[in-house]
Amino acid sequence: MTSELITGIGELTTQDDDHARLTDAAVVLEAGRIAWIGPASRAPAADRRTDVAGRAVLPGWVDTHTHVVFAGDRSAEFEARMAGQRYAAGGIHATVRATRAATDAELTATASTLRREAQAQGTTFLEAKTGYGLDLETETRSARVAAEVADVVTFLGAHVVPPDADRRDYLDLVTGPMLTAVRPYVDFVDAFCERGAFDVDESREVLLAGRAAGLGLRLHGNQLGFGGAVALAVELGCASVDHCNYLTPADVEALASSSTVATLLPACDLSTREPFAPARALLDAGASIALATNCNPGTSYTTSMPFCVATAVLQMGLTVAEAVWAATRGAARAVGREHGPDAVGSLRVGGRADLQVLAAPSVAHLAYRPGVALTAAVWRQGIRVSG
Ligand SMILES: N=CN[C@@H](CCC(=O)O)C(=O)O
Ligand SMILES: [Zn+2]
Repeated sequence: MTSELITGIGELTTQDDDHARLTDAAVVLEAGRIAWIGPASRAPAADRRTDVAGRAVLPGWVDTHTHVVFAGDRSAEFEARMAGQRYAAGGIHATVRATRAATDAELTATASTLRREAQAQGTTFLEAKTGYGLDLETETRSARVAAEVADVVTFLGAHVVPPDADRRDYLDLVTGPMLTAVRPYVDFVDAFCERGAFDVDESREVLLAGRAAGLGLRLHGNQLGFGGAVALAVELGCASVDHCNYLTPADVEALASSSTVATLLPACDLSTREPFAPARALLDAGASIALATNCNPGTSYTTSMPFCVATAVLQMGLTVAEAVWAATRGAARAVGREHGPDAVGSLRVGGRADLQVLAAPSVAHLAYRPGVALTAAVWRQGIRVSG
């Protein structure tokens, strides 16, 4: 088995409990895993040697919220929004029409292109949701495509009620035959708990059906207004509640005293002109947060985790270290992959060799030089996949 020594690391962010940041460090990769971490001067020999000349190295980004299985374009809707129109969940139907009309090959091609685009910017772990099919056939096709392209898949049949469907019948479909059909491909169940989509009781029904089928739980909530989604996510012990733009002090408190991660989506907030989620208040209260792109054609058409990290620092009041944590280890927590043999989002001996080199001496440059392409190289499971 070939081993690779990455040496000359100016700043190594491990996100490991033992040694968070090292200077003048080295890492050895072998068989897709980290075999050794320590000072460059004590590094063992390896078959191959890569000197990164004082650059910063950190775990690959963990993007836990994307909707990359879709067809079509909604740039006109975006432009109208930038001219003052408010975002409403109804735009989803345009993507549903295009997605239903697309072939599996077309859906796979788009999702794979976006995955590669993300990877070139340092993303080594990607979640993808269904939710633009909204009928049994297209949700199943979407789940299959997502499972081919992504590391973890979420069933979002409860995105909105399709226009041609009766509400009760659709919920029965989502919690019954549709759930059964997608089950082989998915890991989590989700619902869009928002005005214009599903209410708290309907969302609870969907999540409980998913739980009974053995799925993990996550929830879209409090994106467009105050409501009961966060309380529901905490009540059910969801791994994550995503968006969280409108939180009451009680919501913040509930998250802080739970294991549910608040996944914040700053690129979406900019694209919908919604207020940013109260990241500072969440952290100060003791809640766990993650950052994700929410890559989708309606509200957040970006695959760039560096953009999300920079925005979180520059506009949401996070320190650089907090934002990088939220996009790596915090994100791993949001998909239940913080610990164990399949853990991601941190660099530790025995763990997955998912890491990136920045064209910069420090992670601070991610926000210090916003908008600049700083990803120099990426390794995923020990294989150099970019740079
Ligand atoms: N909020 C719900 N769903 C997606 C966007 C859906 C769309 O407008 O296409 C989101 O996470 O923002
Ligand atoms: Zn979403």
